[in-house]
Amino acid sequence: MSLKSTAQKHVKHVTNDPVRNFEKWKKKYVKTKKRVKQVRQTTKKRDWEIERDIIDKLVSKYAQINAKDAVNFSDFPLSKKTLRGLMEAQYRQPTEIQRQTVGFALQGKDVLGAAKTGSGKTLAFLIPVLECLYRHQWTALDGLGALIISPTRELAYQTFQVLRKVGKNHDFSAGLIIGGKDLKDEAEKIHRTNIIICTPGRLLQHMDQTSAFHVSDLLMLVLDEADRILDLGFSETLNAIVDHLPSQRQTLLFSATQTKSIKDLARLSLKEPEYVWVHEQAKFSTPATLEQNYVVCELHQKVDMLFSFLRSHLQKKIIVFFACCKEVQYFFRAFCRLRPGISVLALHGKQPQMKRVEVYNDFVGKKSAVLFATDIAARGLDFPAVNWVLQYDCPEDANTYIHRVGRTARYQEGGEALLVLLPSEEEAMVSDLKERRVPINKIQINPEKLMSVQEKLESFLAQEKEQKERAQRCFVSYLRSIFLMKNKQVFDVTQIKLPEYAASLGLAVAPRVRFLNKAEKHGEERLEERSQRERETVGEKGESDQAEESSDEHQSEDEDTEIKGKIRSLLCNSEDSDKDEDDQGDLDLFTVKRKDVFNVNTDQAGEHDSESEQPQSRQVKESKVKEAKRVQKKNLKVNSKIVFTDDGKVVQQWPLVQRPVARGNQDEQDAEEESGINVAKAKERLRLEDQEYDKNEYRRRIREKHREKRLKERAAKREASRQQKERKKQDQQSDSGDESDGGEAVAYLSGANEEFNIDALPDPDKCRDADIGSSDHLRKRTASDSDDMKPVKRKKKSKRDAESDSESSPLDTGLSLMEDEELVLHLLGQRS
Ligand SMILES: Nc1ncnc2c1ncn2[C@@H]1O[C@H](COP(=O)(O)OP(=O)(O)OP(=O)(O)O)[C@@H](O)[C@H]1O
Repeated sequence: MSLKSTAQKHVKHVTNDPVRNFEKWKKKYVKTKKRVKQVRQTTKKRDWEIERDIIDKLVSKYAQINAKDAVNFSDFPLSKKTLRGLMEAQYRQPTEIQRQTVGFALQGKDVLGAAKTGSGKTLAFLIPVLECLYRHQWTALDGLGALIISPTRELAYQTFQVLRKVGKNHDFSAGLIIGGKDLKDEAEKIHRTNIIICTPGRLLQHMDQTSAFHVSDLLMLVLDEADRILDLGFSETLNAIVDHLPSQRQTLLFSATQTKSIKDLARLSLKEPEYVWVHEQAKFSTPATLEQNYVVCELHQKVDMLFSFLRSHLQKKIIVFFACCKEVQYFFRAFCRLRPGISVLALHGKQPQMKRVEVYNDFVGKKSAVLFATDIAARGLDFPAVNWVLQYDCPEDANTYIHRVGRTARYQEGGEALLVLLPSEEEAMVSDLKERRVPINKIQINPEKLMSVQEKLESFLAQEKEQKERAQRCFVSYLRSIFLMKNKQVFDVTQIKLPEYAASLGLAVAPRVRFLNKAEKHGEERLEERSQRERETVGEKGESDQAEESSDEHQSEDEDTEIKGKIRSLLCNSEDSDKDEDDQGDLDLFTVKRKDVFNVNTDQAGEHDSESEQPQSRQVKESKVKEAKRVQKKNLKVNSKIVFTDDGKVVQQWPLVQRPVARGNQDEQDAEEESGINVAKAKERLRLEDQEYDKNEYRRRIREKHREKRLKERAAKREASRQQKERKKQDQQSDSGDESDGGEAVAYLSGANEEFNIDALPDPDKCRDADIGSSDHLRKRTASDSDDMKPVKRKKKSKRDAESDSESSPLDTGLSLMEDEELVLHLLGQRS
């Protein structure tokens, strides 16, 4: 009973006090909340763990990637950040190459991707790069994770821009490492950079010089335009770069003209790579939307053809490809002055980096313009809406052709391409292109539409010495580029008519081309050596042995004949196109062995390219030694290369640049500045100058003597006539009047209509004195009218007198007898 009542009391107490109840409840609630929080905290995943889960989920899907089913980028197991970047850049559906390669690349495989130009290869490697670093949760502290190597600065710059666009939602750092920028600045940042887009040379420079830069953790290496980076031009640099890289890495290679060379791929130590040749079975190797034509045109007609082409395509965006920088430099200036009616831009490797970027961006933004460029613009560049690609000079090979024309008709757009070929290039080049499945048609130039600009170019060159020098450099560089081309079936420097080509550039005289002269000399030396050897052999062995001369000898004989013939044809072209009708016969002979022009390369035709390089370099070495000896003998200062730092300061300028000192024929001199000194010609010129100087000096002294003599005679005659007049005056005064004298002044005026001869004039000082001294000048003139002819007669007489004097009496030259004799002998020597 008592217990029950106590409980009842308590219940009453609880229910009746709400505050206490609440306090109690609150206490309990907080306790529970604390417990739940504790539990949650112990079980909650951190951000990176959640991300890890997402990544794991994505990676788990990699194995099921089915390229055929991927219609949108979202069909690939890509990170949200990459997908968002792609959508924001308006990339929704993958192109064929992207569809086929992204899967393999995500799976971590090495990939060799090839697809036509403008088919989207850039994204095909950028997406896997971003995903790879994302997968590894790469941060700035991890340093370099992916390396993308491009053959040119412009392409690296362009790829960098695309990466910034599609990768903007990621937190990676990306850097553009190309030449022409501040090395120090790059060095400070490079160790914190996760993705580097670079050109090979600059990258190697950092690998060698920047101590903080390490590449040991690299995950992925990409070679854009792989065949170009793997070819001979970059081979040494690339090998050195690859030596620095870890072997455990993924490697992606992309190009429109992919390499299949096992040797190249071995250099990169690829592991079971996936080959993706998207358009291997396609009918053509160039975009279907590209219309391609070629014209055959003589070299000297090309400038007119280009000008006329531009005049008829003023509203278009055009890229014109040239063989070398010097051509671009010359034609850019020339066309700026010719004013074709369309903006002209130039892009080549000799421009400062800032200028290159400026031109690139400028051309990207233009609706209509023409860009004169070398092959630095041939690969990869994605200028929007280019209508035309005109190849002013024949490309090195079919691959270069494919890349050049690929600057138009990109990603579903249309475009047109025109290739200009010389008659000598047509057959071989067109067959090469056909072999590479390039659909190209021949079209004709309408001669009525051709506009000649030669006279204008000539006048520009006459006005501007710099432009003339540019033209000369252009001339020599073009010939050199043709001379150095490997494919001698297409490029034959001996077919070029030098005077016509020079004239088409506006040059009056074709500059001397040293390497052609060298080739000529080389040919002659070989002939001499051979005949020397023959003489020795005859002396030592006797005639019977001679019959057993090896076949090598015959071989060299053939080669020498060929060299001689080619040189003769060249000289015939350059000096006297009328003579030597045998040329045609010689040329027939040459075609047999075109591969070995000037016997620079003694390898057999058909050998591997890299092997055929060796004899060439051997030849260069030999000739350099010879040249150095020659220079030493002649005590000449050789030209030198000037090296600049990135800040534009001269690093080295030794030996000093030599300039010809002699005055004389400017054309020749300019040509020499261009291509070095021709000592024989310089000597000849100096000799002629000496002769000319001696002659002039001799004439001048003789003239001076004559003049002195005449003046003396005249003074004596004046004195005599003055005395005579004085006598007359005295006589007249004594007779009647007051007539004044003034014969000299009258004589001077009346002579104005006569042939002006400074020697015949009276002494002006005396005249003035006489004028000032006379009080009645006018009257004197009138009074003298009747005597007009007198002084003339006197003058003529004096002249005759002088002449007869000079004929009858020995000539006084004012020189010593010895000097006189020397001069006379010298002049007689010249006449004979
Ligand atoms: N998936 C896509 N959707 C729409 N446009 C795309 C896509 N992929 C690439 N492009 C566009 O196609 C054009 C060509 O791309 P890209 O420069 O990558 O071609 P490429 O194959 O590398 O050409 P090249 O062989 O000349 O280097 C670019 O303008 C690019 O923006």
